[in-house]
Amino acid sequence: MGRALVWDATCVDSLAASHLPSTSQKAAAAAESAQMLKRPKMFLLRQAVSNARQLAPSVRAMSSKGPLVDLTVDNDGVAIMTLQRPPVNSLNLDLLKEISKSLDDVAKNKSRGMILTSSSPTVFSAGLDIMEMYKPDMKRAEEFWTTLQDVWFKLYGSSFATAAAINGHAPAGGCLLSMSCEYRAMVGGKFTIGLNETALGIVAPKWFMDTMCRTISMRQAELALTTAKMFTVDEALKCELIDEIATDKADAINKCKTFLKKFEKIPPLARAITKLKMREEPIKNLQTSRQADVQEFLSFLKNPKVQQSLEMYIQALKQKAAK
Ligand SMILES: CCCC/C=C\CC(=O)SCCNC(=O)CCNC(=O)[C@H](O)C(C)(C)COP(=O)(O)OP(=O)(O)OC[C@H]1O[C@@H](n2cnc3c(N)ncnc32)[C@H](O)[C@@H]1OP(=O)(O)O
Repeated sequence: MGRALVWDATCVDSLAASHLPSTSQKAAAAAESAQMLKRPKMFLLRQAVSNARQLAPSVRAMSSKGPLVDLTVDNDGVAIMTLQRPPVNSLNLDLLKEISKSLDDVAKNKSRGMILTSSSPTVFSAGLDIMEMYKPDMKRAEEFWTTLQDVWFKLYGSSFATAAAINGHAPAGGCLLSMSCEYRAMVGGKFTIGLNETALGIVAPKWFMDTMCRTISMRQAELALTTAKMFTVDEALKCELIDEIATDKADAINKCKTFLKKFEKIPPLARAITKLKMREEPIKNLQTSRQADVQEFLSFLKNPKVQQSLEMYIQALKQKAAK
């Protein structure tokens, strides 16, 4: 007897009234949306397979371990994803690709949850690598932005539970990564966190703004975005940009683990579907405007005023670093 080759297939009617607005804008939008809805089910199936295998608990490296991202699973089955691109974990195309792949690995490896952190003692992530935006090769810039979108879809819309152990500064893209997780514990001290794009003469895309508006109040977000506010750790706690202050990185990771433990008694499918329904709107918005968002980014980069602002910002950073 042969074995079934197709065991769970979904056919979407891309001309259905509910799909027409998205499919008329973007090819395969209906399929993408169906895939999104199917993730929780797959997540549960993977977990069942994982339990059946009864993997011996041990600290182990996953296959995707690479130089820019370290991915391990601890004894509790929690994946720890560590960004390690010195000096400041700025998100260039290579790092984004590795994060994207590592997120796929976490999903495949049925971990209980994932904690995002950094190998630097002072910087969680300096945000997007400005050199990817300054006088860029447009083809690479397009791939860069598409990969950033992918990372956000995978992190913000993950079926697995996520938390960020923010062990240093988290400006702009660094803040976005942490806000895309479900919980944030930040190490106290002189670190800052926030979306400071306007200070660079650039505008945070709508999905960055949406992510912030779903983390802190709309009022606080508008003030923070327009003034390029970088929150101190105490200020971030007060407006709930972070959930807890930690004494050091180990404490931040422990606090994230305590958060993830809350889900031990919650049926995983119910948790995952609830999360995805809560996050559905901004995800759908970017899915339907994905191409336009790429084009907007590219036209920003072509704007001489933006390039001038970036040049001045790079010079200021270099002067500060040289001191
Ligand atoms: C339409 C476009 C939308 C774009 C959306 C998002 C935009 C972004 O994410 S833009 C990135 C915004 N990020 C920042 O503004 C952070 C800038 N960096 C800092 O403030 C500090 O570096 C930081 C507080 C993170 C760490 O401070 P230090 O530990 O003191 O390090 P240095 O400042 O000395 O930096 C060391 C080294 O790294 C270079 N650097 C820093 N940040 C970036 C970056 N984002 N991209 C590229 N390179 C960066 C810095 O210039 C130094 O380089 P060298 O002089 O060559 O050593």
